[in-house]
Amino acid sequence: ALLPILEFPDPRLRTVAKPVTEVDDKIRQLVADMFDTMYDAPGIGLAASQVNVHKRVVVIDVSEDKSQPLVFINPEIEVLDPEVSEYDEGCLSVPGFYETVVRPNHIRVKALDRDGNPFEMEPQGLLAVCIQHELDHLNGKLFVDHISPLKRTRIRAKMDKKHKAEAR
Ligand SMILES: O=C(O)C[C@@H](Cc1ccccc1)C(=O)SCC(=O)c1ccccc1
Ligand SMILES: [Zn+2]
Repeated sequence: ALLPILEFPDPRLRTVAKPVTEVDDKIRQLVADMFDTMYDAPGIGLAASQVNVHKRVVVIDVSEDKSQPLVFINPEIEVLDPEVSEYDEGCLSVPGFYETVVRPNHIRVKALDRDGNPFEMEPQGLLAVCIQHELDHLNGKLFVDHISPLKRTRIRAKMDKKHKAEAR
């Protein structure tokens, strides 16, 4: 099912998500709904926080043809070396804006999969960027928190205007 995506500056996006205690069918239904929502948007990632479910669940698929769906439950990131890289990030909660964000590019991710089994990976490139972007969501952070206050203020003003026009 498609779930509504919260949009900046909605304060609920600032909630810190809670760890999943048991990977059960309810969580698996949430994962399925998150994939439906992500592919429909379209996007390459989605954190449960964005659909107002404050649990540490992330779905990602950076493939061109929806062939690499990944689930990260209770993800943890370790920075393996200080080298960083830049990427023009977008966000389904800040639609229409893309800004350059600097992030470490060599990380290890540990998480549970959709069956509750622990796994780890050292993602490269866009997958490494996306995982860090999604983990920010679980911690109540948005990519606009990584850009200048002036740019954030301008984006907030444009989003507020958009929401006022929609409310009419
Ligand atoms: O808000 C989100 O978490 C989704 C976001 C993930 C992301 C994109 C780029 C860098 C880091 C994280 C998006 O998917 S925005 C949309 C987007 O980037 C995209 C959409 C369609 C095809 C390819 C990319
Ligand atoms: Zn986002």
